[in-house]
Amino acid sequence: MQDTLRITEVFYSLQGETRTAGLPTVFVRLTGCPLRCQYCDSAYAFSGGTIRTLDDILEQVAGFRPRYVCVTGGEPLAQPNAIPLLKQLCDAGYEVSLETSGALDISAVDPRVSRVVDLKTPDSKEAHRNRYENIELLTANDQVKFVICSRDDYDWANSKLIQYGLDRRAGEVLFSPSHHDLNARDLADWVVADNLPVRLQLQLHKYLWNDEPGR
Ligand SMILES: C[S@@+](CC[C@H](N)C(=O)[O-])C[C@H]1O[C@@H](n2cnc3c(N)ncnc32)[C@H](O)[C@@H]1O
Ligand SMILES: Nc1nc2[nH]cc(C(=O)O)c2c(=O)[nH]1
Ligand code: SF4
Ligand SMILES: [Mg+2]
Repeated sequence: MQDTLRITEVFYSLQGETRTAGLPTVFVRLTGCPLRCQYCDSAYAFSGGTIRTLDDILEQVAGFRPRYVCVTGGEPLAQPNAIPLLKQLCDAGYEVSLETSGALDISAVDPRVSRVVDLKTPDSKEAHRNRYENIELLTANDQVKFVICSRDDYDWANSKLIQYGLDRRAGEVLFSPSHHDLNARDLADWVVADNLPVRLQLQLHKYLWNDEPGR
């Protein structure tokens, strides 16, 4: 029996988020997530999907001849075979990122992968799932992200930034407005007013293609 993963979609687009925003990237979206963030824009990946072998996924990725590959979901780390997939993508020579909720242990992820770890805010309704042990594992190759829904979420994110010195632990600290919940301009104004060492992140793909799956 070959190693398999349940996959919602594999597509080639411009990376809409994180430090590689704007760069052509292959996305591998794994099916299923143990969380239910209030704002989730990828709920279509909670169920369904297709069981595929790692070899089959790697072959499809190679067909796009990408430099960047992003493994997302759903929650990738909820499937044990996400770990070998990430390693094999690195071995194939791609620059690999992983989007993860921050609720699961990130320690087994290949160190060549840039781990994009969300800290779920109170307004996500999943903040109780945050696995704070992950913070000690972060390196300059990793990114920490807060999806912010309100001024209260912003103040909470700012307090975590200070409490854990996140800007010194991770290569990037990203503050992203929750699409539909918070005006990007308000968040931009708060970041400037408070002189925070964080990068405002807008979801480029939503400006370009609205909320279409597969873009
Ligand atoms: C759909 S999740 C999949 C990966 C993983 N489950 C996670 O939460 O990081 C990918 C990224 O999209 C973000 N996201 C989801 N819905 C969003 C929204 N409405 N506005 C902004 N970012 C959102 C998540 O916080 C996460 O950083
Ligand atoms: N273009 C594009 N960039 C993305 N970056 C992260 C995404 C995600 O859904 O995790 C995503 C996505 O769905 N589309
Ligand atoms: S953890 Fe990620 S995929 Fe799961 S509900 Fe939250 S944003 Fe959506
Ligand atoms: Mg998305």
